[in-house]
Amino acid sequence: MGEEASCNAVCGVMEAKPAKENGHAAAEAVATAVVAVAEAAPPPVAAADDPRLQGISEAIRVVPHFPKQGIMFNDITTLLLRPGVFKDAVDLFVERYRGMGIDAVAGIEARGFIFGPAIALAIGAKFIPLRKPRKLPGEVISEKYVLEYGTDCLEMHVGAIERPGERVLIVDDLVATGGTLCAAIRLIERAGADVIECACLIGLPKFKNLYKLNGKPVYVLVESRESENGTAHSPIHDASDGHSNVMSNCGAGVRPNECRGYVHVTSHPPPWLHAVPANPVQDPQATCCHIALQAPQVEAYAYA
Ligand SMILES: O=P(O)(O)OC[C@H]1O[C@H](OP(=O)(O)OP(=O)(O)O)[C@H](O)[C@@H]1O
Ligand SMILES: Nc1ncnc2[nH]cnc12
Repeated sequence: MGEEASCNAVCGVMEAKPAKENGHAAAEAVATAVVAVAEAAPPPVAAADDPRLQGISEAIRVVPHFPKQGIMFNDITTLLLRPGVFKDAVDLFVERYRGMGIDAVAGIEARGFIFGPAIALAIGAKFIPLRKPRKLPGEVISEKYVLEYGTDCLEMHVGAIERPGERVLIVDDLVATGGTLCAAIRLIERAGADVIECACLIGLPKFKNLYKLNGKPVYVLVESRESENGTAHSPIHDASDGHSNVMSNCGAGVRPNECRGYVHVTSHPPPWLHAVPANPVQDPQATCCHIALQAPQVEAYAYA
């Protein structure tokens, strides 16, 4: 396991804040329990040597360039085809959260609905679906967030939290930027409950230093495999035409003629990627979007 695989401190941002430094993405398959904690949060016990983790890591398929160029998609449907491995994943969470006085498991649509209810039933907690917009029929509270490849919004029914101080575990399949989990944390806290921890099967190593989860620990079973054969992504674009190649990968609507600049998050930015003095996330008018190019060492945020 390389240095990148031992992500323990997750500090950084929400809402498309760029990282200071990203380093190279890990290319090896890694099976380890990773606990991502924000600053002062005490690290929960990790089960890094559990033999079930290797099977879980190997059962997750990595699909390059899905749903768009540059994204290495971690597909958990292949794990679901193997009931023993699926059960191992649920069991690992159940073993961790049983006896912790969890009142509710909040699962994030869609893939958090696959693991969350099984965990909730096993630990005797209620299940709260956090859904995408306009799916819940009752009164809702909403939180918008920025994804690795776009923007989205989560909603929760008013009344899902029934008393102040309920102890909530948030469950999803994967944490990448942490935007989704942070929106979920905000929803739960706005309803008056306490988020005890966030639990994900997979954490993307290339994002390990990019986010802060509002002081809440994140428990991750395995780091994502960046490619099937352990090699890096396909070569960098020929970026001789400057911004246009970058913008073609931009999923959040910052058009080239609107673009005021880029903030690179790489240690060795290509010359055409301009670092800018101002921090766009400190500008409330800025529209940020994350750009994942076809190389692990080149990432940036554009802002308009
Ligand atoms: O850490 P983040 O950058 O926020 O990304 C992680 C989120 O992205 C994926 O869901 P997606 O939004 O693709 O929705 P889906 O589960 O409905 O496919 C994944 O299941 C997480 O919920
Ligand atoms: N690389 C990835 N694979 C699967 N789901 C994701 N959600 C955000 N990034 C993802």
